[in-house]
Amino acid sequence: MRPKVLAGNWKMHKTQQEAVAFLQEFLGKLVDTPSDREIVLCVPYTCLSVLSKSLHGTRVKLGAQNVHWADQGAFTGEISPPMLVELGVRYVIIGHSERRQYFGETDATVNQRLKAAQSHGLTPILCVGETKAQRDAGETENHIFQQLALDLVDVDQSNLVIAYEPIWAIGTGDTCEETEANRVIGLIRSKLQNPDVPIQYGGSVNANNIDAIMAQPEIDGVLVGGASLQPESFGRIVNYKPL
Ligand SMILES: O=C[C@H](O)COP(=O)(O)O
Repeated sequence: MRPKVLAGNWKMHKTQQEAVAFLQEFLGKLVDTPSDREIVLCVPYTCLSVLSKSLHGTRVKLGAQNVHWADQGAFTGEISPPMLVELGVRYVIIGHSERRQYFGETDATVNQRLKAAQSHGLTPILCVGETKAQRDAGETENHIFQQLALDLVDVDQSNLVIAYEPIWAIGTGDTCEETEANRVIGLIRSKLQNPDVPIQYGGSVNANNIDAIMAQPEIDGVLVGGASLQPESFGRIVNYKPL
């Protein structure tokens, strides 16, 4: 049985004070959450230290939103794997489409980041997905297969989560039909050496569509942006009800 991984990606939202206030309310919503679910909060670097302390002794795992491949060095603005490990970080998002689109991440640097994260015991959440133009041109499968082929070179598939995030569904309210997300995720799985890699769906997941998404057999969890910012909506997401 593949684990269910429900991760929030706060992107560039929340000060430390706001993060602590979120957590106080959110933890209260986990009292009856089934134990088969892994709950992760991927927060801004500036919130890691305070949340590391606040999450101690809870079931919520701490995640970051990117990591450099070197342990240290002259890389202004970057954060290394040992820096994350020291703060109790367990997961790290790598290759999010916003990093690829706005900050020049390539499949080659994504691959380097994945291997470095794993070599320090971090579990990467690798994001892949197509643009609207690629989907309209019938290029979805080829694009994703190419991302996987380049990103996963020499990557350990026993310590990996993949998130299928169609770019046109991110932050738009235009959620990918759950059966279509299930289809693409099945295709992603067919390209993996390890069929037990948990594969998430991401893109306008919310409290209203989570039950239908999680009812799909290939979908092992979700990567949630906007709806992870409020304790109420993210609480409902982690407490999804299997249909
Ligand atoms: O990492 C999360 C995704 O980019 C989805 O964001 P969203 O839930 O706001 O659409």
